[in-house]
Amino acid sequence: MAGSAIKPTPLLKDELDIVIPTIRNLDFLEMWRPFFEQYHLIIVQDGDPSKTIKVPDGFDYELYNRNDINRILGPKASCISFKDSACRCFGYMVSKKKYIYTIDDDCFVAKNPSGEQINALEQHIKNLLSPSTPYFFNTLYDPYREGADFVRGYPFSLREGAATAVSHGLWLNIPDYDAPTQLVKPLERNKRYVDAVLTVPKGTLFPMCGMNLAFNRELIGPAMYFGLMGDGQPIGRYDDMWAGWCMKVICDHMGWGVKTGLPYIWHSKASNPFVNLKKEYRGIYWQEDLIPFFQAAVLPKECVTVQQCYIELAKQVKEKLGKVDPYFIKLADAMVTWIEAWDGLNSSEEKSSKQPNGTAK
Ligand SMILES: O=c1ccn([C@@H]2O[C@H](COP(=O)(O)OP(=O)(O)O[C@H]3O[C@@H](CO)[C@H](O)[C@H]3O)[C@@H](O)[C@H]2O)c(=O)[nH]1
Ligand SMILES: [Mn+2]
Repeated sequence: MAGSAIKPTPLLKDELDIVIPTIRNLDFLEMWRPFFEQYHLIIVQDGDPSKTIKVPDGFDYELYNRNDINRILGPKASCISFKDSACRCFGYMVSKKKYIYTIDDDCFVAKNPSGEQINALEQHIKNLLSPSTPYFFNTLYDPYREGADFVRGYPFSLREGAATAVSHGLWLNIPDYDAPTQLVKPLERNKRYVDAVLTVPKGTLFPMCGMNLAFNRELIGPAMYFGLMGDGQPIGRYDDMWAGWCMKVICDHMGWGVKTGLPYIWHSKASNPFVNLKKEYRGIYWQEDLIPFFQAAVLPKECVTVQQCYIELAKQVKEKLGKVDPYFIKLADAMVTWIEAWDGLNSSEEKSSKQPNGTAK
């Protein structure tokens, strides 16, 4: 009798953590079970810490609520947002793995045009493990993909590519629109599946969405601070945008690549556009000053680590954006606190190969 088929070990099984910010039970994991069950989860429970979050059986996880964050970081916990999905960055900080995948709990497995279920995590891993092409655009998209290559005229000196720091996935069904767009197009659904992965060119910023995102934590982890949002803050739903702008300036400086495109997830829940408008509206006009700031940001060559780049960026934020609004002075200070907290938990002598035992903390 044929032996039972041996399941292949999932890619990066012991080198990747899945970080989920949540205020709800995690039933959505049932749909992801075939793709996620072999990976370790880091659940960041936002909101009321006395609430119990139900995690389906069979998953290996550690769960942190606000009491845990305060206990672990002490006063430095002030840099971790409360009552906003930005809290997820705490999961990046406590992880000990080389890679991170973060996903929202209203994101489900999507199907490709052939009707096959998409293993979004596997595609992100492929994106992260293959080089990027930030210096010269390949018109046949990802040249490292099966069945594609560099096109004629692509310099051979650039074909080795750059290390990939971030893989930014997309969404079918509810697209990540801002509130004004949601308000004018309440019924719009994204039905377009584009079978492509692109490198965001060097010197180009983009709006990074946090709901289906993977990154090389060892490369760019310290820059993936999801900015101060939610409770007590004048702005919301710009946490991932802030991280994306800081991250891209640093990746450009360090010579790393950022990809966007596949994989798709199925985003099921449209959050309330009126609530979103209240959270976003300051960001909608502030960003007209923020984008030129990041586009013009220059990091000195003496900045050779991500931490040094990030501290330098925080200094420039304080100097140049503090005049836009005092919030950016607070945010710049929080950026420094984030690095201090990150280094406190991840300094080399503390780095251990021991993995969490999967029980809730
Ligand atoms: O106070 C909160 C609210 C939510 N969460 C968790 O964060 C994610 C996203 O929440 P939700 O899906 O309700 O929000 P959206 O408006 O659809 O997504 C926006 O949030 C950005 C971050 O993902 C995304 O880029 C935007 O489109 C869920 O897991 C909630 O459980 C929270 O932790 N705290
Ligand atoms: Mn959502």
